Amino acid sequence: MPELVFFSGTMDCGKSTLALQMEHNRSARGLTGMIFTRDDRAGEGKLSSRLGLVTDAVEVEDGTDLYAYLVDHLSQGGRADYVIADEAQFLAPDQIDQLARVVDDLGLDVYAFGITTDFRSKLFPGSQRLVELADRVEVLQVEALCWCGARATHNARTVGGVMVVEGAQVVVGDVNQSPDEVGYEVLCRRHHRRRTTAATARAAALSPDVLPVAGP
Ligand SMILES: Nc1ncnc2c1ncn2[C@@H]1O[C@H](COP(=O)(O)OP(=O)(O)O)[C@@H](O)[C@H]1O
Ligand SMILES: Cc1cn([C@H]2C[C@H](O)[C@@H](COP(=O)(O)O)O2)c(=O)[nH]c1=O
Repeated sequence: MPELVFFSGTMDCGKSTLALQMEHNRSARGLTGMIFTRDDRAGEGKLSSRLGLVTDAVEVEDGTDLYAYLVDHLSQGGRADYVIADEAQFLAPDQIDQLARVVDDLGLDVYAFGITTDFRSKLFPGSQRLVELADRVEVLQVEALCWCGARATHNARTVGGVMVVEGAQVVVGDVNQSPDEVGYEVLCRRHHRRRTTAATARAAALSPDVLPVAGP
């Protein structure tokens, strides 16, 4: 039976790498995938991994009907044995419904990859719809770690290394950005709630006010 599977996790946990591995292994067995993405850091029409792997993809835009796109592709003699949708958090809920229709009416497996919650720990609309409709939600095994060593479960947005909680939900970016850029950092829930990033933790630890030992 074909399935809609949502592979999820924090930023930087290996989602795009897994998508590329799945395409590679299926291609080795003669299977052709239809790959959708939106706002990949590598640019329009690309699915990329921090490992340096990249492949061409169909760039999804506002209003793209993913079901109709596939029907047109197949009707014109194109091939699609399965579907990959990366950066699925950026898809609209209606587009997730279209992916579910691809599974139910076209009989294709659809593998969606994306983060679940934004920098304020709120669900992206697309991710929420995937949780509502997916046959399976798989949390990736490779664990991104908080600066404290705990498993990272949440995504923080940072400016100058300091966590921010105001701003647009969608800001394309990466982890380990230079201090003068808007960046992201994965944190455990405890430190996300406390808004304590690696930089602010380090600053606090160096402060004479909190050193555990008495001064000179
Ligand atoms: N130089 C490296 N050597 C080994 N693994 C790396 C390296 N750089 C990145 N990675 C792995 O790639 C993962 C991020 O992969 P990626 O697919 O880009 O994540 P996501 O799509 O979830 O943001 C990291 O968690 C890490 O395991
Ligand atoms: C938390 C958060 C992230 N984003 C953006 C930042 C990246 O461009 C992608 C996630 O990519 P990854 O391959 O999982 O690293 O999402 C955003 O726009 N808003 C957010 O709140």
